[in-house]
Formats: sequence, structure tokens, C-alpha cells
Amino acid sequence: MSSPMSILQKLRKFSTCDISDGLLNVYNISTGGYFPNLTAISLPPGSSIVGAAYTVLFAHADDPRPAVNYIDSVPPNSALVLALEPHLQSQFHPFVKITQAMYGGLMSTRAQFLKCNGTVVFGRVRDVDEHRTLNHPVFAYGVGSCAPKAMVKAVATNVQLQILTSDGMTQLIHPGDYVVGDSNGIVCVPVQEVDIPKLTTYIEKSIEVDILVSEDIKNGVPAKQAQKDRRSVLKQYI
Ligand SMILES: O=C([O-])CC(=O)C(=O)O
Ligand code: NI
Repeated sequence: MSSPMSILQKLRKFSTCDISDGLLNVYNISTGGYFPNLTAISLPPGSSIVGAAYTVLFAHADDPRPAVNYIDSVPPNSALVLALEPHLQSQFHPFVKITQAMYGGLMSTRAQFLKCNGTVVFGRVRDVDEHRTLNHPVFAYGVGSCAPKAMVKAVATNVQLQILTSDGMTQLIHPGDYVVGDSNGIVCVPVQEVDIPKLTTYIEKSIEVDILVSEDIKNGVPAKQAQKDRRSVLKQYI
């Protein structure tokens, strides 16, 4: 049995591309677990986000559900993930229908104090310089200046989030899914669908193989041939 901590340590060594390769090649997940259109608003040099998803659902301010305080219950080693209800999302840029920011610097300050590893906002954020000064990683669809309270409120934590993506599909994030973010963007490892040791073993082998392919290419071997020859060994890990 792998503990959540040892899984996070292992995932920290992988790029999001490595993880997408594993999800595609071992589990036929056609998206590779990638959540498109997010950009790194704050990403300290050489850093990445690796954490277990702590999810927060936002709804319209006049929704009958009471507002919840999500920020004072952020678990250690989490990735804080905020998303709007589907009808407030858009398939097209800027991917949300509201212009207000859902998240700001004070929230990052508290999340960081509680040992959260980074924040992913499927919407706008404000206080950009504050997140960067904190060295707290934040990914979002975009930026804004206005606080959220007149338009939206958090209504639930640790619930499944539905994310409308730019291909018109809906991708899900479940609480506890592993979230990884780096300069390529954000990938989620769906823990209900994936055997983590099997996935991480494949990824480790795949990274070793790609180093050999790169050496071959630098020595003049055609890329197609190098990939075919070197990658054949990976079949046994699928
Ligand atoms: O005021 C808010 O709701 C959000 C904000 O700017 C912060 O967290 O700093
Ligand atoms: Ni603020």
C-alpha cells in the first residue's frame, strides 16, 4: 500500500506530460487527464503543484444554499480547486460567464498557511502580485479586479466538479484526485479509475525510455525508429 504522502512524492518527480502519457497509454484516457485553457498566474521558478484535490463549488449569489467557509478548512498537501456551476461556465474563451474574480491574495495567504500546495481556479483571480510574492502557485482562466461576493459564493466543499472544456465535453474532478500543475498546465489523476502504483511504474519506465530515445536522436538515429525501438519495452507495463 502506498500512502498518500509517498504518492505525492512520486508524482512530484513527473512532469504533467509524463503523467498524461501514462493516463493515455495505460488507461486509454483520451484527454490524458489534462484540463485545458488554464494558465499559470503564479508559478515560482522551478516549482510545480502536486496535491490531493480539495474541491469547492461556486454558485450564483442568490442560490438558496447558504455560503460555506471553505478557506479555513483547506487540508495540508492539498490542491485547492475552485469551479463554478456548469451554467456559469463557457465552452469558449474566457470560459466563464462572470467577470468577477473568484479568488484573491488573502485566500492564498490562508491556504499557504494551512500547507496547501497550490490553487487551481476555473475562473478569474485577482491580486496577481500577491500570489507571486507569496510564492504560492495559482492557475486560472484569467484575471479580474472585482471581488466575488456580489455575484457568486462558495456553496459546497469536497464535491465532484464538472468542468466544461473547449471541445464541448465535460470533464470531472473528484475530491482526492491528484492534481499536478507545471509550465504545461494542469493534469488530474482520477483515483477511482487508476491503479496508482501501476501508473507510476509505467511513467518511471517511460521517462527512462525517452532519455534513451533522446540520446539516439542526438546520435543521428531517425526519431521514428528510435521511438519504435526503445518504446517497445513499455508494452509489458500496460
Ligand atoms: O475579497 C475576496 O473575496 C477575495 C480577495 O480579494 C482575497 O482573497 O484577497
Ligand atoms: Ni484581495
